Amino acid sequence: MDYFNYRDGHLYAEDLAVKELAEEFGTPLYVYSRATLERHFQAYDQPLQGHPHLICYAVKANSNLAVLNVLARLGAGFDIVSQGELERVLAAGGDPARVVFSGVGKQVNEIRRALSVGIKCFNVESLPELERIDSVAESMGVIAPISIRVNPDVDPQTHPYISTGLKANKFGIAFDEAPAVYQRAASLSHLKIVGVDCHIGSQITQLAPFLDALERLLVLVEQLKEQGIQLQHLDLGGGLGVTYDQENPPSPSDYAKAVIERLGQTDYELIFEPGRSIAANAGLLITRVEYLKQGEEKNFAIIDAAMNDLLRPALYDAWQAIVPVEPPKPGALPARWDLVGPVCETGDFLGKDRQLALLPGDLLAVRSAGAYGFAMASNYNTRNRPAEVMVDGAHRQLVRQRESYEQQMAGEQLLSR
Ligand SMILES: Cc1ncc(COP(=O)(O)O)c(C=O)c1O
Ligand SMILES: N[C@@H](CCCC[NH3+])C(=O)O
Repeated sequence: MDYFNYRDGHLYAEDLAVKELAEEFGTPLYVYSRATLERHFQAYDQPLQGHPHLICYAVKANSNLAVLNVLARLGAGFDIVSQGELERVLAAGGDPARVVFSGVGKQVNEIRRALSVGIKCFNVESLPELERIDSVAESMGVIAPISIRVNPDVDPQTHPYISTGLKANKFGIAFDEAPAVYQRAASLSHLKIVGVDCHIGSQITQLAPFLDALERLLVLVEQLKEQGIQLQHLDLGGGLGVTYDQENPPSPSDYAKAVIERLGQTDYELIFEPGRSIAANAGLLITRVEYLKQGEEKNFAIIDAAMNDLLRPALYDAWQAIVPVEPPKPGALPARWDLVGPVCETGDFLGKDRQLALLPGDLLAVRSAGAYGFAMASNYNTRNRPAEVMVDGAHRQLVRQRESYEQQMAGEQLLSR
């Protein structure tokens, strides 16, 4: 459920006409809805009231400071994978004590920074990382809270590029090796074991893989208890899918309730790391048609947004709805259009074979663009990354200026000799 709706054929973001936002801020433009972000966060948070829990929003999905700030104000925690994400969380007013640090390649300086601000825990993905965290903590004279990310080897039935919990994936520690890694952790002097973690993939549209992973974690938790290792939290990762097209994923509430039902009354703090299910449908990418090229085999609408602005279609062949911002103008050409950007790559498309009535100058909105949209944008073809706007009822705020060419070149130098 989001707050992007039509009124008399005009697309609105909450109470503001998208056309006016495009005119005010230019295109391409990312537009986010605060009410939608809040609703999605609450959909996880509410059913868990009365149960110890923390919703750690996965910053990688959308790391705009305003987005992080909306969630921080709701009491969110954050799942980070780099120091850059940590700095953003801190700048956005996030509480470091609610930060979990995932990722397979944590560097010494990142570990040091995370320890110095006092994060909740490291989700450790390998034995050498465990040892590195222990030695950095020792050098600082502190104790590092850790959780082991185990790889439960369940098939999330999603795109192969975004499944992470299979034996063949680089993430986490193999389920069968986990007890030995916990024993090693228990033997290291500057670590404190606080939990167990898994994350099996992204855009998962069924409950079964999550519940299978939970069963695996519970087996491990029992095994550890017998060995005298008592955990405080269970982190089930992120990965809940959203509706881009015909998918019908369980809602965050249904997911949270199913987990509570399986666990019954327990003292374990439950952690979730949702990214996409919070941010995707809270964002639009607005773009304008530059040129129309009708050919014998294909009709191309050349738009001002490209794969550098929204990579998902080019990278995963992902489908996202592309809808008109206004009713068709007189003389608009109805056809099946390939919506392609200005970037010099055949893979530069945002949508193919879309039935639309278009004229040059028309505005279009790519839906479900709030997650892995701007966050994956680049300067390829030396294009400036888009501006971002947050809508809140009838109020709008530019939350990131369109990049300038000067900003892109800042820090580069001509040869001095
Ligand atoms: C460790 C971890 N947690 C959370 C997420 C967020 O996933 P999603 O956006 O699918 O909820 C990811 C990305 O897949 C991840 O790698
Ligand atoms: N970037 C991916 C998801 C990757 C999830 C991160 N582990 C997407 O757009 O679908």
